[in-house]
Parts: sequence; C-alpha cells; structure tokens
Amino acid sequence: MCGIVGIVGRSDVNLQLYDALTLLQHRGQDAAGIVTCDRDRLNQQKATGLVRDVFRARHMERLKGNFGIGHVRYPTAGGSGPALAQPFYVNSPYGIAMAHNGNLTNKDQVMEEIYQQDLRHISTDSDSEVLLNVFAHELLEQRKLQPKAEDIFTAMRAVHKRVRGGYACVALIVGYGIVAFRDPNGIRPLVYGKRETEQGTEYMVASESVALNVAGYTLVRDVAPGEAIYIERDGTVHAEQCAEKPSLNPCIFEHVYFARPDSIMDGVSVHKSRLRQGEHLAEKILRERPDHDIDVVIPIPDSARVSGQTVAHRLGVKFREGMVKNRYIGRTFIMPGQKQRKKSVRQKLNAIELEFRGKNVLLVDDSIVRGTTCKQIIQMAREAGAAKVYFASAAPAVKYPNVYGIDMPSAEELVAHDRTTEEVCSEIGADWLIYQDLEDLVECSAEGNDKIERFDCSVFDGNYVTGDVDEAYLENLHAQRNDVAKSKKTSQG
Ligand SMILES: O=P(O)(O)OC[C@H]1O[C@H](OP(=O)(O)OP(=O)(O)O)[C@H](O)[C@@H]1O
Ligand SMILES: NC(=O)CC[C@H](N)C(=O)O
Ligand SMILES: [Mg+2]
Repeated sequence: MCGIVGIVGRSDVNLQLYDALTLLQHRGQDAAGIVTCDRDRLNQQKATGLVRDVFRARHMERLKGNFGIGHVRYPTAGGSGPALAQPFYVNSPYGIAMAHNGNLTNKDQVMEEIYQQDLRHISTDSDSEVLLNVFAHELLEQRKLQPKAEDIFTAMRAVHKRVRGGYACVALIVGYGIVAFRDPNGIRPLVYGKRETEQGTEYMVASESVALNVAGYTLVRDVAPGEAIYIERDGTVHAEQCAEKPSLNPCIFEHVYFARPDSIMDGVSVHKSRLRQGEHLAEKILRERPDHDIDVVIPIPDSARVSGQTVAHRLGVKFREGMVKNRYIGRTFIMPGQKQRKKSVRQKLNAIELEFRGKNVLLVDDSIVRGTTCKQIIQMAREAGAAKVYFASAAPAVKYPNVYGIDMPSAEELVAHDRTTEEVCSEIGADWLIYQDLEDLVECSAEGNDKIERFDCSVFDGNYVTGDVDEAYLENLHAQRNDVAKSKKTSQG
C-alpha cells in the first residue's frame, strides 16, 4: 500500500520524517527512503528493510535540510529489490524526487510513450519511476528557469491527462519545495496539516493523519482528488484543482485493513468505521442464526480487534483475546511471497488453550483474502480444543484483483474467487462462515460524510472506477504478477 510523507519545516526535518515513516510502517515493510533538500543540495538514504534498519545515525546526520519527503514501500509493481526503493530521482528539470502510493493502470503504454516521444529512459520496472518521469517531462515543457506555482499546476494537469490509476504522491523539487497530489478519483489517501513553531508554520502531508497527529500537526484537510498542493521551501502554500472531472472514490479496503484505526481518512474515522463493521456483522449473524450457540468471540489480531469487540457486544457473548500476537513479526498479508506469508502466520499468532477448550468460538477477522491466515488459525483453534469453530469476516468476500496499489493481482490466488460461501467455508475448514454484506460495509464508512461520491470496492464487486480495466488487462496482470512470476522477478531484483 505504501506510505508517503512530505514536510516543509523551519529547521532540519530529518528526524520528523523518520518518525512519520515509523508511524506509516504498517503500510509497507519492504523498503524505506528519505530525501531532504538543504538549500540546493539533495541528500538521500534508501534501502530494503524496515525504517529502523534502513536509517542509521550516520545517515540521519547526512539528511540535512528544512524540507524533505519519505516513503515506506509495499511492492505492487516491479520486483522488491533495492533498486525499486523510493523516493525515485531525476536530475532534470531542477532535480526532482518523488514518493508514490498506488498503481498506474496504463504504465506499459506510458512507458513506451516516454521512451518514444519524450526520449527518457526508465531504469526499473516501477510504475512510480514512470510517473516521476511524466511529471518531470511536463514540468520541463514549461521551459522556466525558475518554476512558479502556475507552472507546476500546468504540468500537473498534463500528468492527469497522461496517467491513469491510483496515485497519491509527494514530490520534492530541489531548491523550491514539495508538491503533493492525488489522482482524480482520490483512490489513495493523502492528508495535509500544519503546526505552529516559534520560527513559523511548518507543513506536513502524509498518507494517514496519524503521522500528523503524533508529531503535533493539526489536520487541515484531505488533499482533494485531482488537487495539487505546492508548499514552497519558505512555507508559502499554493493549492489548485488540476483534474478535469475530479470525484472522490476512496479505496474502502483502507478502512477494512490498511489504515491504522486512529487515522481519519476523507473525514471518516477508521476506528469508528470498524466499530460499525462489527455491529453490522453481528446483525447479520443474528438474522442468519437467531439461535446461535456461540460461547465466545475471539478477534484475529491486529486488524480485527476493533470490529471483534462490537460483534461480541451486540451478540451479548464474551469477548476474549484468545490469540496472542508476536509483536516482532510484521503484517503477513503485505509480505511478498506466499511461502513467507504462510510461515509467518504460525510464528505470529498462538492460541491460549484456556479460551478455546470445549467452547464454540466465533473467530472474527477483518477480511479473508488468500485464506492464508484463517486456514491456519482455524486449525490452531481446533488443536486448542474448540468444540466448534465459526468464522466471521468484517468485509465481504474478496473476489477480484486489485489494480490500484494492493498486491492482489491474480483472481486465482483469492480463496473466494469462483467459490460460494459454503465452498470457502469447507476450504478453510470452518464449521460455519459468514461475510459482511457490501452495502453494510459501505454504510459503515459513508455515514456522516456526503463528500464521498462512492467507494472503490473493486476487490468485492469487480467495478474499476478508472474505466480502463478489462478482462485483457486483468489477464496480463495475472501473467506478470502471480506469485510464481513475482518470485522470479524478486530473485532478479
Ligand atoms: O486471507 P489472507 O490472505 O491471510 O489475508 C487476510 C489477513 O491478512 C491481514 O492480516 P495481517 O497479518 O497482514 O495484518 P494485521 O496484523 O494488521 O491483522 C488481515 O488482517 C487478515 O488477517
Ligand atoms: N503499494 C504501493 O503504493 C506501491 C507503489 C508502487 N506501485 C511500487 O510498487 O513501488
Ligand atoms: Mg490480520
């Protein structure tokens, strides 16, 4: 999913960027990077690994400058080697670095165009490098020795015409400032905030408001779909709508799984949305099984902890943290290979026998994607002596690939693809399985927010808001990025 951050401060921003990236670590565990600008000098450190491993004291000392950007990566295009760590950099015009969250859906075509028409070379198979080069080309076309806000916005308008997909980005222009922008459908999240210091106002843009919050910034607002915000190095802010038909269609999977619950996205509290998910799920359970015999509700940590609580409360049964999570293992779903994901689930979660023995347990998870987690958990619950193991998913069945920045490229890898609920239930080994209804999930996130046109629910309903994703596109994506193809790419990376 990737996490991005950009800061224009009044003194060195290196430590602030580092702290922000640790708060966004749940969005990407594969690589991390920071670029700062000290007058006209660019400083950079990026590598594969977690934030705490990528940046050493000597790197931090080097990362001087009062404005900079950072990235944590979860690969969704190209391999996962060090060459694909972000931010990416191009030296012309001005020197531009960029951090990107999302995925372009017309990367191949734009890559060809960049080569044939713009005479630019892309050195990796990253869509983010393509996006950076389109932006650089369009800015170069303005032919200004010193770019002004209107030049940047003109370039941005051209970028939106050329690229499609999900993209929330922050770019650093050496010597000038940072530019934050969001795709015309607002699929990927981006917020912007400020804080007052004795030296003046400082600005931060980030994927999630939690990064602002912890650093003492106040959330000003979300970057609007299609909007660009240019913050000059002296703190002057310019904002402009650069898309022809902007409309807000944020990815609902952020609310299900990706975002931290303490973030507010497009005006929606993720925590509140998850509380509601639990309530709606419980209502459905009561409708389908009014005489249920559930003794205890056990959430699968971490992401289902919130919704699990309201499921139990509404059902009027005990809520118990019966699965213990090893805090030193990261998120399994965003790991690059199925082998690693499978192994990590067992290392990550362990059952407390006392909570299972002889009981009818309802396990609640936020979602079932490949089924890696629930299969093993159900097995663990049985080994711990559960009488019956029921399973509830706070999201509907995930049936379709994601093309906007979640690494679910292949329908065949999804356990619910081409399977009925009963078939999935038997595949994962549960005694009963229940999924949230899509209308209910949408209601959980939409309540109290009329700015949202509709959510991108493509993983649940197969409707792709950019309108350019068809059967042929998905077949090609599957061929390029299924688990086997990806493992080959990684080993080359
Ligand atoms: O069906 P699957 O393919 O296993 O994917 C779904 C699971 O993966 C995620 O957990 P993850 O361990 O990534 O993160 P979490 O600790 O935030 O729950 C998600 O919360 C589900 O538990
Ligand atoms: N998940 C993301 O946002 C990834 C960004 C970009 N597509 C990459 O693979 O690096
Ligand atoms: Mg989980």
